[in-house]
Amino acid sequence: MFLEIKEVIIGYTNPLVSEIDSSLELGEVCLLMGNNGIGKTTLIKSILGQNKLLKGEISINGKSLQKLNSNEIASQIAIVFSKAEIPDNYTVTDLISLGKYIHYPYYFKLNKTDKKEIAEIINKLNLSEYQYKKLSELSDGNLQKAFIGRSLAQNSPFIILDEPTTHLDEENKLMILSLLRNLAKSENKLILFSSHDWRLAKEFSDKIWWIKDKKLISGISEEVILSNPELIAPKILQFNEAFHAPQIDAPKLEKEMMFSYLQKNFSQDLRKIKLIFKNDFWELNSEDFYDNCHNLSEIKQSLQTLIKTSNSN
Ligand SMILES: Nc1ncnc2c1ncn2[C@@H]1O[C@H](COP(=O)(O)OP(=O)(O)OP(=O)(O)O)[C@@H](O)[C@H]1O
Repeated sequence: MFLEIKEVIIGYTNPLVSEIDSSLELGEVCLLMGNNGIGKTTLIKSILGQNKLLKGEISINGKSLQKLNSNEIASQIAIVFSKAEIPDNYTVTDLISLGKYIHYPYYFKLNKTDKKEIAEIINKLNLSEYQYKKLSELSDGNLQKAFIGRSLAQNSPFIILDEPTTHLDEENKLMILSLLRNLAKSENKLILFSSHDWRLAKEFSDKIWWIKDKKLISGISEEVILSNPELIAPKILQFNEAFHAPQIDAPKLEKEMMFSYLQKNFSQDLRKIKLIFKNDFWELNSEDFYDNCHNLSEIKQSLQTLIKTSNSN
């Protein structure tokens, strides 16, 4: 296994996540997820050797992290932080070239082979038309690609990305996630990335690492999801306390949408009312009221009439 984590506890003065036992292999894509502030970045920093472990051992390519110096770690792991500073006046080529300086002193001039490799990376990322563009002039998607390019120039077998899709629209998210998956599969890289977009991200990851209740749940993506149904169950959020939902007899999705619509539009107790989904209409029932509605607006109107009548009685 390329990355092995054994009985690790991470944190600062106090433990943040305990019982971390997991391993990842080259060629795999792993999604790291968990609520805000739960310890994802801390875990990434611990794998990079920037945060001291409170307990346990992490090894990279068979060597204990504690025995590797920062250059040796950089030759194994490249990191892409989402909140990375954009160097002023840098072009795409400048940024990607920076990846090479992990291996050289800053005054070193890149040789022919390096330059050829950088051109190939730019080509592979479809950034050729932007290679001399300033970073500040790039779209968010292309900027993210350029940062990924820098990590590729580093030539490390393991790439970690902290929320690589955060500022991206759906199309660019898909593009970046497909790119990461292709890199893992065609170049045998190990890719670990954190994301809150787990519904989208799971399609692209082989494994999931999920920090929950101060522990790390890890495994094959589909197995982790199957054994934790809360991950896929639609979450009905009750934010309107005066509202009590009617009985809703409908498939999951229709039920969730109906709940959400009613909660936004009513602040009453509707528990005596029953709504039944009938494919092309909704049946609305209460003690002495019956109606058929074909869409949400009709339901709203019908409920308003019903509430008015019962208030005036
Ligand atoms: N240097 C530090 N010293 C002490 N506590 C810290 C330090 N850095 C972060 N923390 C705390 O550790 C906890 C986890 O932070 P971390 O950044 O790892 O979470 P995260 O899961 O990456 O969050 P997010 O999704 O919001 O980025 C937070 O409560 C944070 O305040």
